[in-house]
Amino acid sequence: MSTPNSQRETSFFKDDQLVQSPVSSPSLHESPTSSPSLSPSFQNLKDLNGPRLPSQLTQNDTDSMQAAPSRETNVSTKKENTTPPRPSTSTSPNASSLTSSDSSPVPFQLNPQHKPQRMASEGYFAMPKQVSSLRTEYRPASLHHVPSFHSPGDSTPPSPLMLAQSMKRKGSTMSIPGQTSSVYSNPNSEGEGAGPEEKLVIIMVGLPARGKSYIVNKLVRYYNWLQYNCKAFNVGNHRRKQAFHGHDDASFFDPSNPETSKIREDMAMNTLSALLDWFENENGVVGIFDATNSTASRRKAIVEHLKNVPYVTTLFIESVCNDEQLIAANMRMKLFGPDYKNMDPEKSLRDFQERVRLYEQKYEPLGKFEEDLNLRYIKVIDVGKKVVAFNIRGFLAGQAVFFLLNFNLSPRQIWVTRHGESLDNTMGRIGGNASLTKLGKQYGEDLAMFIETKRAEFQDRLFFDVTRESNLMNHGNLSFQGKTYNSSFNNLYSTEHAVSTPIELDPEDEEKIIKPFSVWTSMMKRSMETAAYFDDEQYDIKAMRMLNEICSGICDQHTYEEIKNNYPDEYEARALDKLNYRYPGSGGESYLDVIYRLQSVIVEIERMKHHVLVIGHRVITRIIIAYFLGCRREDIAHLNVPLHTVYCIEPQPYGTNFYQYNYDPQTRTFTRVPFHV
Ligand SMILES: Nc1ncnc2c1ncn2[C@@H]1O[C@H](COP(=O)(O)OP(=O)(O)OP(=O)(O)O)[C@@H](O)[C@H]1O
Ligand SMILES: O=P(O)(O)OC[C@H]1O[C@](O)(CO)[C@@H](O)[C@@H]1O
Repeated sequence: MSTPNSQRETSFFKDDQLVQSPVSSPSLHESPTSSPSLSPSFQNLKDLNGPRLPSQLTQNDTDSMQAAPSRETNVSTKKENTTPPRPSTSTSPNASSLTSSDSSPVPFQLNPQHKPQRMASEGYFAMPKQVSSLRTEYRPASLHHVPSFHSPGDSTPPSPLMLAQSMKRKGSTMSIPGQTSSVYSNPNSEGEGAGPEEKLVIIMVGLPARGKSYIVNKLVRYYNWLQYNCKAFNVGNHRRKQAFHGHDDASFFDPSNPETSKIREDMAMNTLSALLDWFENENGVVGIFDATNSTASRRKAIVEHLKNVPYVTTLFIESVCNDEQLIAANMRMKLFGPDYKNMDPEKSLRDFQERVRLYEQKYEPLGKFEEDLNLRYIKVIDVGKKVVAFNIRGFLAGQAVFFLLNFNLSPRQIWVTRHGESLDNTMGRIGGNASLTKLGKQYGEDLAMFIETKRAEFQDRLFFDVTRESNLMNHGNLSFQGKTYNSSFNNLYSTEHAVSTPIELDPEDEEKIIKPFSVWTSMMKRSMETAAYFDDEQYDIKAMRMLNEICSGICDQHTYEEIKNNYPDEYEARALDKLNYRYPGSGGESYLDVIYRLQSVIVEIERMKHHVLVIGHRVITRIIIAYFLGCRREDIAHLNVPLHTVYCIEPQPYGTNFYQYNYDPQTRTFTRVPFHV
């Protein structure tokens, strides 16, 4: 193993060259423990001893909290007679705990004397009932969170007139990550006097099998991770629920059939209405209308349907694919989808090809119609090899462009782990910049060997995936990069001594198999020391400040017990809303602050086509895994991510595979365990 590398903060991004993504054919080797298409519920992962959230409080607790004023304004609410929820205790060995040592779960208790104080320095925001007076920056997710601009202590709600007047007075500012001032900043504002936070309707456009739903699923995950309430409304799902004879074959999509065309138009508009209802009833912020929307007349009807809806802006996203090989691969994927499940594959493929042909007859790409109406749109061509953006305005629409410039389909592995055990971990102290213990160093050394092994295994899988279609179907052994493979593909083995035929691959195929491997650490000793055992000839090792652990401000280097005793208000305030709670003191952060600090890391991981290992911290690991899991907001800060555990994330054409490996310091081995999806 190499000697520890000298680490220095490096510039994070290389020049972003948009390159065509290689064709990805699903790798059907190692079966994941998770359903690749479903974001896991991860109830098992939840921090069972963690802070009790409002949603976890018992009726009795909630009743006692009802004692607070009926409508939370922005003044501190003395929790009169609040009987704190009973500490949750758990004997489950897997239950994570609030101690940082992760060795012995400590039941979490709210301090009964706590009376959270409103912090003068923070903005005043209407808050959900239980967290009304937390020290926090709260970013309303929808119109329903309105600012209250009257003096502290005034518990009467603002009148509509007051509200309207106060809004006129307030200039609109971009709702940018980590913003701490404006409540109703309008993410799509284009100047003074904009209304309250606007909503964005994203309308997908594209022929079947162009990746629309794939893009939609990634955008939904990305916006929700950024804490913008986002949901997809797929017309195909709506249709399948109403399929008259269980299945709609290609004729249903014939544009020359007036009856089925009417049915399809009605279904599309009904789905769009469901999206608007969601805006209204569930505080939606970004609604994605997922359909082919393949004609200007359809898109005109959509614009008409939306034009009288207040505060709604639109963004069309078209996925165009000229790569015949990718289209053919996509069509093959469709045979596993809901339209053709358990049906004859050959017949299904022909039917789907006929459906595409019927759509192609009338297909009108985004262009003059939308530009004449000044409608915002993005064209994604060949998975981002080329992107055309027209009249993009507003923060939320800009986020879509930023994301769509940076995703790809290339099979690779994303590894995430915390640093090895540090001296502070052994003492239960948070934050700090301690070095590793002997055990922590051992973990780092063994981690390097484990990743090396998994890297080689994945390369073997890629070799078979990439060469499966080529001339390798002859019988005999093959040698590639010094390894010999059994070309029968029925099992994955390589032997140094078998007689083999050297195989030469073209550079494009070779690039798909031999992938670089990045190792990213924070600038904290415990993280960089864990990476010290990776060979910097074989791994691109980078240290970056944005991966630093959450800053706990005045609580830095404290144990949770000391925080509970020295800062009981803070302790309870954080327990009630770890996501939004920001530690007081210089540099103090909330989970939300760290989410926005990690935004560019997430987008870079999405952009990369090669492997990466992030050696982070507890909060960093939670937030990265939460992104790929598509976690619910209230769960992000409670994922159970103990020390000496490695997570592997493999993006798939439909969904994501997750693997988990636990380290055994006695045997110095890593064992794959169920990811608890
Ligand atoms: N930008 C893209 N261009 C082409 N193919 C893509 C793109 N993004 C993802 N894909 C691939 O397209 C395949 C099919 O994607 P998806 O099901 O989302 O198509 P679709 O356009 O929604 O089809 P349909 O309209 O029939 O629902 C996915 O398996 C994915 O690997
Ligand atoms: O958000 P939680 O559950 O307090 O965990 C974050 C803490 O975990 C640690 O990384 C390990 O103790 C601390 O440095 C950090 O403050």
